[in-house]
Amino acid sequence: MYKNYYVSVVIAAAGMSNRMGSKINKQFISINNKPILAHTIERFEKCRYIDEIIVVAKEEEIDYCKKEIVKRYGFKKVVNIIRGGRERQDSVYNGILALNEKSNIVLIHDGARPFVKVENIVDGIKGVVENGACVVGVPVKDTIKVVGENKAIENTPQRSLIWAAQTPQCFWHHIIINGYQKAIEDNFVGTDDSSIVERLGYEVKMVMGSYENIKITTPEDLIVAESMLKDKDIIYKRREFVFQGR
Ligand SMILES: Nc1ccn([C@@H]2O[C@H](COP(=O)(O)OP(=O)(O)OP(=O)(O)O)[C@@H](O)[C@H]2O)c(=O)n1
Ligand SMILES: C[C@](O)(CO)[C@H](O)COP(=O)(O)O
Repeated sequence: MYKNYYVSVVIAAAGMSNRMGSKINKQFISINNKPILAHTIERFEKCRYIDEIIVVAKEEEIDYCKKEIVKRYGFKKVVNIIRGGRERQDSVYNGILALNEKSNIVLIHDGARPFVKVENIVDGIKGVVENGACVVGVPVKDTIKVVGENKAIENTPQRSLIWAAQTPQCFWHHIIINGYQKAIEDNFVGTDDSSIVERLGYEVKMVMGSYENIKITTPEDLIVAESMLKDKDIIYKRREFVFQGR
């Protein structure tokens, strides 16, 4: 269906893991006996529309990634492992610069999100073809507060309008290149890729993702991750009872 497009994925895995507080990069921690980054890459390898995967890693971890992740698990679509930068945004940009010249759809994904579903990846590609840019995400379940100085609540946005942005975040190649180049010119730093193109006036659509697609950030996320893998069948069997939307 999307075979006429060349679809690239940039997997950002060059962060510091400060909130995890682990001695090793959190992406190399094993869940169910496999490193988080290997789980993540596997999801994209399985998607038949993905043509290439660029992994972005810390310079000193590139060799480890090559041997212990890509070679060990036999990933065929990982064509390059690129050095990351100070901020997530710098790492992603390095990855984008290394894409194949044929690339026309670019998916950007966190190495620390190992539970992305292949159907969400396909929906992301579809979102680009139909709209040019999209973000996979979910409606928030909690009420969100905007908090100012002295922890005073300033306002309570209407919950039905608030979604949590996940990854992949997906774009036509020229849109994301334009966004990143303009961000550098303007010294703009965003916490996700979408904000980098939203500010240029591009419409970015939200695409329904999955509550399982967590970002492994703090130690308790590892417990959730382990139990999701262990009890996968139970979760899937119970899916018909799970409240997915609002
Ligand atoms: N300079 C950076 C910072 C982050 N990331 C990646 O972006 C993803 C999302 O970032 P986050 O979960 O915040 O990871 P860290 O930056 O490592 O976490 P922390 O802020 O706790 O240090 C992660 O897969 C991370 O490795 C990256 O490639 N390069
Ligand atoms: C891109 C992202 O995962 C969307 O939720 C998130 O913004 C990454 O942010 P972090 O500050 O690097 O955790």
